Amino acid sequence: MNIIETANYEEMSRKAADYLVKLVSAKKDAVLGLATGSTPHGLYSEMVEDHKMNGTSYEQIRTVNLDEYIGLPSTDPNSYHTFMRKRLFDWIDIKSENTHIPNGQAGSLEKECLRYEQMIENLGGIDLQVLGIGHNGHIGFNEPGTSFNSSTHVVELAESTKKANSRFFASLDEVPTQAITMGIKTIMKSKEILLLVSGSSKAETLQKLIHGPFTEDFPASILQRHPNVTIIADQDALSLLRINK
Ligand SMILES: N[C@@H]1[C@@H](O)[C@H](O)[C@@H](COP(=O)(O)O)O[C@@H]1O
Repeated sequence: MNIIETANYEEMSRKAADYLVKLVSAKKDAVLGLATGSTPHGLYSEMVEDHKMNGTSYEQIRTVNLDEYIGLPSTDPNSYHTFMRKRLFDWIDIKSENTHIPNGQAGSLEKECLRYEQMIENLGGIDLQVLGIGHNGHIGFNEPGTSFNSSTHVVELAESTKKANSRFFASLDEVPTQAITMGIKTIMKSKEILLLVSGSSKAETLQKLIHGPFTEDFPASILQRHPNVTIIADQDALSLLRINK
């Protein structure tokens, strides 16, 4: 794993944006795997800023998102569809037909999972997958105990995840209990992974990811086995690790 330490959240976001912009400029039709949560907010703002200032084009870029809540209409302010539009897609020249997010309102969720997995394959796979991480080591919405062999599937959200994400909703009761997420195997098929981690509350999680046991009880430990992972993390997140600068 390649670890890049930054002074703070802002620098992490800038470095991550530089990373993505470099890829997008080199491969005009790249397939980007995108993430939600608070961690990539700064990354998306920086990409929008770069698009405005430097004209980086996303005209032929395709995107696939990790996950979506089940039961929220795509127009709901808390859906990941809305998140992506508001934070990124509305501000760059990407074509909406090239952006893909699981449909959490599909009539048959089982068929939707199969469709999503096949769609990623039809695009030729993911060139670079951006990831955040949950405190319990979840990636996408793959909670502890998820099979490392999983493809896109429906999950029951862990109580701790619902609590953590309730900050975006009016109350805990409004947080959906289920989601569709790319599986661990789906994520691992990405040619490259860029993991962003910020803040002291994630220090223990990051320490476990790097030095902890390889176990389905800690989904992110799978990244120890991916051949091309870059972690951009701030000092606070790296505070329990000693790395050579
Ligand atoms: N499904 C998302 C994950 O993709 C994200 O990594 C995680 C951490 O979120 P945050 O970045 O807000 O800490 O939250 C959600 O559960």
